Amino acid sequence: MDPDCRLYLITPPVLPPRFAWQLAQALDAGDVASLQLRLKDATPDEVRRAIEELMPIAQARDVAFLLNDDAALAAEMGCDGAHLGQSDGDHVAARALLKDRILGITCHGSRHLAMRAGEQGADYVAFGAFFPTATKEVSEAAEMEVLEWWSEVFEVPSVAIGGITAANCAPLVQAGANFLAVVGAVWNHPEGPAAGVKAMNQAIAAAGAMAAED
Ligand SMILES: Cc1ncc(COP(=O)(O)OP(=O)(O)O)c(N)n1
Ligand SMILES: Cc1nc(C(=O)O)sc1CCOP(=O)(O)O
Ligand SMILES: [Mg+2]
Repeated sequence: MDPDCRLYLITPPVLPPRFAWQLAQALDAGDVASLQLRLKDATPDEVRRAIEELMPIAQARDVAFLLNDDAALAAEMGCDGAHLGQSDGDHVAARALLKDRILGITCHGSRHLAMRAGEQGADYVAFGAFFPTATKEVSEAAEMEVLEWWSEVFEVPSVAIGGITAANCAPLVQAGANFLAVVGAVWNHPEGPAAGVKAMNQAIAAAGAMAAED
């Protein structure tokens, strides 16, 4: 088992007022490996403005800034990488466009999609949804076993996503997920995003310590 696991934060689908301030508070509260800007209903201009405002906040804290859905814009704007789903264009072309920037690919619960993503040069493969989520309508589910299998066979890191909280994340860490991607567990935390980041990091550390003992 691999106890090394870090938090991967995704923005809310619609940014609330004063989001930049909230983001800084969240990123200052504990370890966050990556931030993905995921604005599903924004215009291209709104996405560009959000990148200009939020990317410096992440990069100043050594948090990789990834853009959802659009590898060309990610490369053009100097983002650290892009996350692409199975319907977000040609992954091979995106790999070439992004050069040494990060490319993450959604693989749902599929071993086949994950192996193909690895061949296409993905820097990480994302599996999900592991739990019910209110953030997005998901039609595909993933089982814990895919994380175990992937971490035993391949070097490419895995990301787990979908309904992950501090209360339910331990089995994912113990199954070998390298990153846990969350929206609601941080932005909808009852005590605020900083408390959400702290709770996730505490839960990841506790699960990692248990995995290391096994
Ligand atoms: C880390 C991570 N994993 C999976 C997804 C989902 O991507 P996709 O299937 O393209 O769906 P949308 O996010 O575009 O709705 C993700 N964004 N990030
Ligand atoms: C953006 C996204 N993609 C998923 C997938 O299964 O591919 S689940 C999901 C939503 C993640 O938000 P939360 O942490 O609030 O459940
Ligand atoms: Mg997508």
